[in-house]
Formats: sequence, C-alpha cells, structure tokens
Amino acid sequence: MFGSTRLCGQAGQQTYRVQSKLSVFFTMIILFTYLFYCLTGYCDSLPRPVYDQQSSFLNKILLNDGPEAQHPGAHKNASPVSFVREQLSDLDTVDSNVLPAASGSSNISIANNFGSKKFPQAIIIGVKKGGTRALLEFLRIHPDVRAVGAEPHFFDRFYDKGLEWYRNLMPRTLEGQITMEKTPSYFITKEAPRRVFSMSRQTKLIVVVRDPVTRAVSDYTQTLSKSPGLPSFQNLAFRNSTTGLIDTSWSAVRIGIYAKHLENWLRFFPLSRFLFVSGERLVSDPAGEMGRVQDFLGLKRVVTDKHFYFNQTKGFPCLKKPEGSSRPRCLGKSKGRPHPQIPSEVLLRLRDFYRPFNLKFYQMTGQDFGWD
Ligand SMILES: Nc1ncnc2c1ncn2[C@@H]1O[C@H](COP(=O)(O)OS(=O)(=O)O)[C@@H](OP(=O)(O)O)[C@H]1O
Repeated sequence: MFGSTRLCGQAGQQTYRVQSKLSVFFTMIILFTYLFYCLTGYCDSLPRPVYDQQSSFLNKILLNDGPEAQHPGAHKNASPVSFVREQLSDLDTVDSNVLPAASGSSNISIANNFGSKKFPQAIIIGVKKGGTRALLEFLRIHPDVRAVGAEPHFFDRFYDKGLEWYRNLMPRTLEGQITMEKTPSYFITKEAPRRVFSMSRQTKLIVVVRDPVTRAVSDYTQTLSKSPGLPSFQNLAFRNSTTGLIDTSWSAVRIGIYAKHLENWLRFFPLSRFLFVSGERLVSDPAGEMGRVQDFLGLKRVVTDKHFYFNQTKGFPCLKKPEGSSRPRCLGKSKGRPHPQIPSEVLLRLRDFYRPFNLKFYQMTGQDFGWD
C-alpha cells in the first residue's frame, strides 16, 4: 500500500512536470505569434497612448473635411465632445441651420486608405482673422487639394512632437494632389520660418492679409465673444490715451504690423515662395482671388465664379450647394460676427499708426492693398 502511494506520488510529479513544460511551450507559442503579428504591422490595431488616440480622432475629423478648432490646441485640453463642437462651429449652412460637418466638401469625404500622407507642399501661414478659413474651405472644393481641417499648430506649439507626428495629421493624397494646412499664428511666430524651412525649403506660403485696423477689431470681437468682461478696445489699444501712444504689446495690434513679421520670413524664403491674398478681395471677388491662388499652386482653375453666391443674410460669399447636396454652405457663426462700434478717433489714430508699416509692406510685396 505504501509502495502504491509512492508510485502515485511519482506519477503526480511527472504529470506536474509535463504540465509546466506544456504551459511554457504554449506561452512561447503565444509570444512568438504576437511578435510575428507585430512585425507584420497588425499591432497597429492595438490601443495606443492617449495622445495618439486623440490625434487619430483629430485625423478622423480632418479626413472627413471637418472645419478648424476655434481655439487652437483645444484638442489638447478639451473633452472630445467640446472639441468636436469647436471643430464644427466654423462651417454651417446659414440657409438651413444644420451643421453638415463632414458633408460639405466635394473632396472625398470619407476616411480612406488610398494614397499616402505627405508633408504639406503649401501652408496658409496667416494672418489671424484675415479670411484664412474661407480661403481653405474654398480651396478644398478643388479635387487636387487635400487639407487638414483643424489648425495643426505644429510649427508654433507642437514642434517637439516631431515631423512624423505632423505628417501623420495630414490626409492621404494621391499622385498630383496637394497637401495643405492652415495655421494663421505661424506668420507671427519667430521660430516658424526656420522650422518650415527645415521641413522643406520648397514649401509654398500663402498669407491672407486684411486691413490691420479691421483685423484688430475682428480679433478683439472674437476675444470679446469669449470674455464678455473684456476692457474696451481703446483701453487695450492705447498705452496712454492722452498721448495716443499705441500699445504694440497687445497682440491684436502687433499682428497687424505685417512688414515686421514678413521680414522674419524673408530671412529664410525668397519672395517668389509667397502669395499674398487680399482678405478684402476674398469677400468682394472670391473667384478672382481664387484664380490667383490656384495659379500659384500650379493647379487647374477649377474653382470659379460658378461656385460662389453672395449670401445677403451673412454678408459674405458662400459656396453654392455641391452636387448631391441640398444645402449651400457658408462659414459658421464665428465668422462674420458684427463688430462693436469703436470711436472714429480711435480708429483714425490706429490707421495713422499702421500707415508707415503698410507702405513698407506694399513695397516689400510689390502689391498695394489699398488700406489707407
Ligand atoms: N466667405 C466668407 N465667409 C465668412 N467670413 C469670411 C469670408 N471671407 C472672408 N471672411 C472673413 O474671415 C474672417 C475670419 O478670418 P479667419 O478665418 O482667418 O479667422 S481665424 O484666424 O481663423 O479665426 C472674418 O472676420 P470677421 O468678419 O471679423 O468675423 C470674415 O471677415
């Protein structure tokens, strides 16, 4: 009996050894299979770090031709829901009160896997409140333009994420298509010219400029809409209201000194690499201005006057309804807000302040924008 108990014990130990060998064997098989899957790229479907998920979330919107975030960098701090709201707040159908979000553009509006992600060959670098959103949305009608909907803010805020991060934000393009993005703050960012240059010295740079006085009021109007308790425009514009000394440290004023910012860019790029679009003409003659832009980008003139109509309610040109859609498209409520009344002497003083800078800018660009 004692002998049979010993035999049973030995058999049990052997079974245990076989079991543990088998479990090691299966673990190895699982590990190798996992390694094999990773090497063949299937690991991409595994959960990613949070930031990556946000950027692919961002990409999904962008590939769906969603409009920009009003607060650049909002994707970093805001909740996904508020982020989407921000993204959608820019482009709406004035006539139907419905946000078409992705449906708007005649670009391929579904995320697809055709083509490849490239660095932008052309960037709308400025200026804030110049009409940059309108320009980008008008360009996106063109079948050879694929653009990021939101403002990536790579060359000013997220440069440390690296170029691959930036490229990943881009929509896929096919041969012959141009990749674009717009981030108006690049124009006033000191480091941006060098950074864009080191990505590609061939990058085409588009600057939408607008009368700096109206631009400053537009900028102020936007801030006021978010902070109703803001001091008056004149309180912020003057360092000393008695002497009329302008406060150039106020960004709404500083951004409008175009000559100064352009100087910084011209250290890296020749003038031929720039196109200066008139924000005023983008409203009064969108087709004419779009003709210049398409020529500059080496595109066929596809976007023409038949794409636009003037929306009386909005007071701006809007896009006629694309084929297959029942709605015409205007930019959203955040564009074309009524500006507050600013005392005329304040505006005159500001106009005097900008005059020499404007003249310098006309000289540098060889274009008279007629702001005086
Ligand atoms: N077609 C069309 N529809 C609506 N708005 C138009 C259009 N074309 C130009 N604009 C002008 O664009 C101004 C906003 O400029 P941005 O898009 O560059 O603003 S932002 O910097 O991206 O916030 C915006 O400024 P505000 O009128 O002060 O809101 C408009 O004047």
